[in-house]
Amino acid sequence: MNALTLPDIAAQASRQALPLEWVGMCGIALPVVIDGQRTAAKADAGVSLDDGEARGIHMSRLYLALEMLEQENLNPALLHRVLQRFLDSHDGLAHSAYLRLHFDLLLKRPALVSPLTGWKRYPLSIEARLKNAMFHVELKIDVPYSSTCPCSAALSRQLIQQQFVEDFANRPLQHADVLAWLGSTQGIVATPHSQRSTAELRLRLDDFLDELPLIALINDAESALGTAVQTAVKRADEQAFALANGQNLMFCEDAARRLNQALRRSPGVNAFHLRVVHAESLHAHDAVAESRWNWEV
Ligand SMILES: Nc1nc2c(ncn2[C@@H]2O[C@H](COP(=O)(O)OP(=O)(O)OP(=O)(O)O)[C@@H](O)[C@H]2O)c(=O)[nH]1
Repeated sequence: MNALTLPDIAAQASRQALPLEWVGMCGIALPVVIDGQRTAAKADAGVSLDDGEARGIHMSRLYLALEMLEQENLNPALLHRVLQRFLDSHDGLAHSAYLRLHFDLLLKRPALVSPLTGWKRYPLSIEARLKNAMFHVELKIDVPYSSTCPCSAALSRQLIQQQFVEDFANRPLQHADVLAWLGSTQGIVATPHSQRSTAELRLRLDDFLDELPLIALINDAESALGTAVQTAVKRADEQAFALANGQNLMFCEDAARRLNQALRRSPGVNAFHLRVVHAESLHAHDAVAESRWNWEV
């Protein structure tokens, strides 16, 4: 049997003539190149099936077009070319092409004080679409950070004051005694709760960017939030982290507002929808805030 005799079901007429919005493959294993580094990604590749009479699309043509992503640094022009190939290979069948790439971006991060460094993982998806000759790219990046509850900090300070009044009642204040008390567990009778938190950023990019500003956007978000989670940590780093958190108390509303302000200024961002999730240690549920800018659904 040769290829000419193989049955081609996709080329048959559909029994039920109906166009479909998205047809393709999800979860394709694929190496992509980010800043010169090969990174394991998963791809979802699809097109619209606008010809309602056609039975199916040609999955292999989408799959083979993805090879273009293996060698070249991932950038908007490359994504555009891949999507154009999806459409060219489905001439008369499809008018819209879609590609989603999911991968973890690993960035090497320095410790706060010591000379150590370590890797930090940022889950990332890039969604590109080509529709009516219009090309759009959207990023979804999860940025982990630490947040300390300002209310809990105030309540703790009040308890520390009460303990001070109790322990030093009817006693002349001696500098050495106060210093020793401050260094004791009595001195910090209560601690505020803090939590590992996540900023889930969905960002629509300018259509004519040369590069995907992945690292710049993560850095912008982390500096707006102030207390990024750490990698390698010695005690000196942990102490600096405790100080940074004490000086950076925030509710989820504060985090969302700060990110909103920072991302509006980030080059290349046209619109965003952000969601911050504070995985509270106070409760078994999360505190969540969302904010949008220029975001039309
Ligand atoms: N359209 C479609 N194809 C599927 C599906 N599941 C598996 N396939 C298979 O995907 C394979 C590749 O399809 P095509 O790209 O049309 O393969 P082909 O006809 O050899 O390639 P061309 O000559 O380029 O059209 C076929 O063997 C299909 O049967 C499905 O749900 N829909």
